[in-house]
This record gives sequence, structure tokens and C-alpha cells, in this order.
Amino acid sequence: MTSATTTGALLSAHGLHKTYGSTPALAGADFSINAGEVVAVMGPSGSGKSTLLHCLAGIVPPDSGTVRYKDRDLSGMADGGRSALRRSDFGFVFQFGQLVPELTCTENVALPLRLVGVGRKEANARATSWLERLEVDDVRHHRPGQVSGGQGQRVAIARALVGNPGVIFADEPTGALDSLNGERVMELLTDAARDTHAAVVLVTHESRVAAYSDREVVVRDGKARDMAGVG
Ligand SMILES: Nc1ncnc2c1ncn2[C@@H]1O[C@H](COP(=O)(O)OP(=O)(O)OP(=O)(O)O)[C@@H](O)[C@H]1O
Repeated sequence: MTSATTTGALLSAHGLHKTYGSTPALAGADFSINAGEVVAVMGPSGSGKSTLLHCLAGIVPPDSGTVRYKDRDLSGMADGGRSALRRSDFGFVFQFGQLVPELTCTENVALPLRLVGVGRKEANARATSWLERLEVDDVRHHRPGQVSGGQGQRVAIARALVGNPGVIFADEPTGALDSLNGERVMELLTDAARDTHAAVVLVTHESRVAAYSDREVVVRDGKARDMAGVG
């Protein structure tokens, strides 16, 4: 088995159950990921992929089961503690960049740093260097409404990486892009994550996108199953 062992994993989950009304979304899902590892979470529509990601990231509390990050048990934490952990240790990239429309691209990327108390000048300098790395520093003074989908996604990746997170959660990060842009975005995301030793939990239904991962996990009927290593 190529999976990260639960002992020593950076992030792991055991026996997650989550039901929305009478709809079961997770039914005993297990998951684990090591630092620096890129894991693709695949599976049919409605199988529970996004719910698994939301539970792992502490956005949604599971009905039962445990989530551990480093030596901390997210399942036992109050909302405030989980929010603080998300700000300090996690980065997020969604299908549609979800950038703040009123802010420039630099200000969007600097925002996670500003929220943890980094001064404006330093936050903007660090944001600019990530925008350069993601090849979008030419749009740094633009607002999100003035950039293309591919540029917006690169800005969103810069924002996810700027705080040097332990884990990046990416839910269909290339879903709104054409294939060429999608592949470049995946290359930039996985290269940057490997350089910074961040783990990436990548939800996708495209095998071309999953090919950028080290390992694939398939979610079916709310349960996660490890597939053979692909990288
Ligand atoms: N906030 C919610 N309220 C009610 N039901 C929900 C909610 N979120 C998810 N569900 C349901 O839980 C199940 C799992 O949904 P989830 O979004 O995790 O699946 P998914 O595999 O990510 O799907 P997709 O590939 O279509 O995005 C589905 O039946 C879905 O309708």
C-alpha cells in the first residue's frame, strides 16, 4: 500500500460520518496524507468528495469520527479554534477563484497575511513575489473582474501559498479552465507545493488533473479507498 500511514501522517481522518438531513454524505471515510504529498480525491458526482475535504479542513464538523492535524484533534476543537487553524496552517483553492472583487490581485494575495497580523508592506512584498512565481505579476494592480479565468486561478493559488501552509485544499481548481490553462495551473500548484513541502488534497473528477498527484483516493458512497500509487 502506498498510502501515508496514519501514524506520522500530517493530516488524517478516521471513521468520518456526515449526514445532511436524510442524505448520507460520508459513511465511515478514512484518509491520510503526509507532508509534501499530493493526493487526488476522485469519485462520482455526489459521492462525498467535497464533504470529505470540508471535514478534513475543519470547515464542516463530522457527525462522528476524528480528524487529526499534526498533534491536534480538530474534531474536539471549537469553531474559533478551527478557524484560527485554517488561517494559520491551511490554504484553499476553489473552482472559481473566489477572490475579493474590491481588492487588487496583490491585496487579495496579501490578505491571509494581513489577517494573521503581518504589516501591509511586508505582506504586499511577499504577495508580489508569489504573483511573480505564478507568472501573473503583470496583473497585480488589476481587480479580479479585470483578469482572465486562468490568471484569476493563479492569483488564487498565490493566495493559498503565501502563508506557507502545511496543507492546501484544492476543490476542482481547474474546473473552470480550458485544458491548456488547467495543466499549467496544476504544474504551478504542484511545483510550488512540493518546493514548500505543503501537502495538497486535490478534489477532481478529471484523470488528467489527478495525474499530477502522487496517489489517488476514490470516494464511493461516502467511503474513501486508496488506489495504487500513480507517481
Ligand atoms: N450543504 C449540504 N446540504 C445538503 N446536502 C448536501 C450538502 N452538501 C452535500 N450534500 C449532499 O451530500 C452528498 C455528497 O455531496 P458532496 O458535495 O460531498 O459530493 P461530491 O462527490 O463532492 O460531488 P460533486 O462531484 O458533484 O461535487 C450529496 O448527496 C449531496 O447532495
